[in-house]
Amino acid sequence: MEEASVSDEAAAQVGSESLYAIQPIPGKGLGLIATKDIPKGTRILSELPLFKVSPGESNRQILTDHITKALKDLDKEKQRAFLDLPNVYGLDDGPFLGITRSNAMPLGPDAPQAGLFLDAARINHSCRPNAHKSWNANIVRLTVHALCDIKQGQEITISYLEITKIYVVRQALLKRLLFDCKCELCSAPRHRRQQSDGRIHAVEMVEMGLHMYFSESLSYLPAHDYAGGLTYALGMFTELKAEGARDARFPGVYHTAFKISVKNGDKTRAKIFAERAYAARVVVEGDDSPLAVELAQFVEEPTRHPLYRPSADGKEVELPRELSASQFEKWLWKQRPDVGEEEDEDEIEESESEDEDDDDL
Ligand SMILES: C[S@@+](CC[C@H](N)C(=O)[O-])C[C@H]1O[C@@H](n2cnc3c(N)ncnc32)[C@H](O)[C@@H]1O
Repeated sequence: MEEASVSDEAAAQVGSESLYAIQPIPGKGLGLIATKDIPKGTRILSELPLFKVSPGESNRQILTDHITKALKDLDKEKQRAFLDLPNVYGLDDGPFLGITRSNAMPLGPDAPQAGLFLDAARINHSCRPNAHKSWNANIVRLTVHALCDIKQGQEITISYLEITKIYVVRQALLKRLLFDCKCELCSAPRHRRQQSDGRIHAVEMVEMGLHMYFSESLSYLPAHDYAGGLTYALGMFTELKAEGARDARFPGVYHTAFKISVKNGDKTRAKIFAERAYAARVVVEGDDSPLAVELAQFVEEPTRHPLYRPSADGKEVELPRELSASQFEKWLWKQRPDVGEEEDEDEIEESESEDEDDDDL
């Protein structure tokens, strides 16, 4: 197991942030409250781990010894702050292990290690959070970013779950963390929860379509064409918006659309999707996150992506000019123009040709 990493910087920074205060929240213990208006994209918190652990370590004694050693290296104030954290697992395995299991956060999706962060541990969960947490390996800190404008006095929330699921599944997953979720979405009237579940199902369906698009073994499926792939990505985008989501799935959708475009040799659309993916990623993780840094190079040169294949006809796609915003979106996602728009375009063409005829006269 890796040595406990306790740093003076971690010790110094905790509590020095001024965008939030740790306060009692009805029905949820303590939580983070915004002490001023926080604009979307703001880095609310950037915290070094007090120590790291390997949650997969099955030998509890090894884990306890590791935590004990890490705690001994901390000053009294930090030790007290650690001991003040909630312990939902009781004292069967001792307080150190119970507190760590209750509060440690994984260092990335499916990461073998987790970290104990004194301030981030106080952030409550919401199934529709207004902030996003991520482990930033470039700056070796956990960061929390505002997903929308947060007003002074509002609670700052993150999602403890890696994927968004329907109400009963979410409740079951959170029950494993030993609490009943009292977030805004889970406390909403039944009909509103059912509406939200319907949209979450719809997102799952389009996600499945996208998965099939990228799965070589399923390439016989009709979705395996350029416009079809972008239609799935747009569908996901539309469903997420309808669900009221504002989370890290948005940069994910743009990133997917980018990959579909490079795979089809369309550098023009790929560049636009890379720009959008980058901008959306910066909102949720900052411009120093590994994913943002990776995307920045594709904004510069989309062909650097390993999925890039030259287009079948070897031609470059031209960027259309003089389209309205909605016409541009349709072009971008390779959607057919609305019937009305086609008629309008026909009318324009007709009147243009009439004008030309007039000139001839
Ligand atoms: C990591 S701690 C969060 C901070 C905690 N409220 C405190 O007082 O330190 C997780 C615990 O907070 C509470 N909690 C977090 N989100 C909640 C939610 N959406 N509904 C109810 N309780 C919640 C639960 O007791 C959960 O076990």
